[in-house]
Amino acid sequence: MSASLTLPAPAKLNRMLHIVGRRYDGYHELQTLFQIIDLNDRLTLSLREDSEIQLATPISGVANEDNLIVRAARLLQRTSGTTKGVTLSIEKKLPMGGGLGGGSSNAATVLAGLNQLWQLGLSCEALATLGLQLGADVPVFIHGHSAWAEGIGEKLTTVALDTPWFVIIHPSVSVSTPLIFQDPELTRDSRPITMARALQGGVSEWRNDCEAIVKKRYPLVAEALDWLAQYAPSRLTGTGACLFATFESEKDARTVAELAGQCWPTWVARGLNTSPLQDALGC
Ligand SMILES: C[C@@](CO)(OP(=O)(O)O)[C@H](O)COP(=O)(O)OP(=O)(O)OC[C@H]1O[C@@H](n2ccc(N)nc2=O)[C@H](O)[C@@H]1O
Ligand SMILES: Nc1ncnc2c1ncn2[C@@H]1O[C@H](COP(=O)(O)OP(=O)(O)O)[C@@H](O)[C@H]1O
Repeated sequence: MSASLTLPAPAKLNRMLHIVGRRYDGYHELQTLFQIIDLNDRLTLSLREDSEIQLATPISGVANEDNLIVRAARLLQRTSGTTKGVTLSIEKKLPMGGGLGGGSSNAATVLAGLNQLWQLGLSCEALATLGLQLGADVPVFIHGHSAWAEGIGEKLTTVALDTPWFVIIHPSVSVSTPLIFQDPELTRDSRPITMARALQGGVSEWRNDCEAIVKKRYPLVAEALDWLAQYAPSRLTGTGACLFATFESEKDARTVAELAGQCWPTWVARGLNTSPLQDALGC
């Protein structure tokens, strides 16, 4: 086996997101459709002779000890009892704290990649359960498919979604996930729906229960969303700040992206139903 692995860590969008309750520990019960998209960070994991865990490419603004890449590796080393080590490096493209799940995806790629590199033989369920300790979005990236998610995002059912083109923009503000979930005005009593009902809804009916609060607290998000919605159905992903508009054709997406790019960091991405991490490693 090769002593080094280079693997993608893709982003996700929440095509719809309902908040249906709040748990005793303060976490919120969600119903959401996660879609993996073809926008990736890339991680390289190289086996070491010693048992150190080293991050060769620190991320500006995130202390190495807090970095989900390092935390995932440490968690797996501790729970598996392995004496093997790793040097990790990342080519970071995904904006941080944007609702694209980049940090969680990095953690999932490290868990799945090290499971192989360290020859641990853990099941995907075991990796997803471990990952949940690092973030509510980690299990879907281990799962590796577009999914209907319930609970806090860990009860996953694979679904096949349409695979449109998205224009994704990042209004230049940072939205705090805990702050949005603490807001007294947040809708947290949406009526639970079935997965079949959610899938029937489609772009015209899908909504994100966090959107109203995020727009109210962050006027720059409201302004960017109003602008984007002129061109195509548009909404917030997760707790933001990223927004996405849905297009059937790549050409239309690129035309709008060119305009958006004059005001905000902008990406064009295609919806996927299987993650490139899943393609690379299987589950
Ligand atoms: C809401 C979602 C939807 O995808 O949005 P984004 O963070 O991607 O925007 C995620 O589930 C977020 O997942 P993640 O970012 O991993 O959240 P965590 O680190 O686990 O939690 C950050 C904080 O958000 C709150 N939180 C998070 C998830 C949840 N279901 N209920 C909550 O109340 C908690 O206060 C928690 O302390
Ligand atoms: N490897 C990492 N990549 C991105 N963010 C990280 C990482 N490690 C820790 N973080 C922290 O996690 C927070 C959430 O990151 P991210 O998952 O990218 O966003 P979101 O949860 O909004 O989709 C960031 O603001 C950052 O402080």
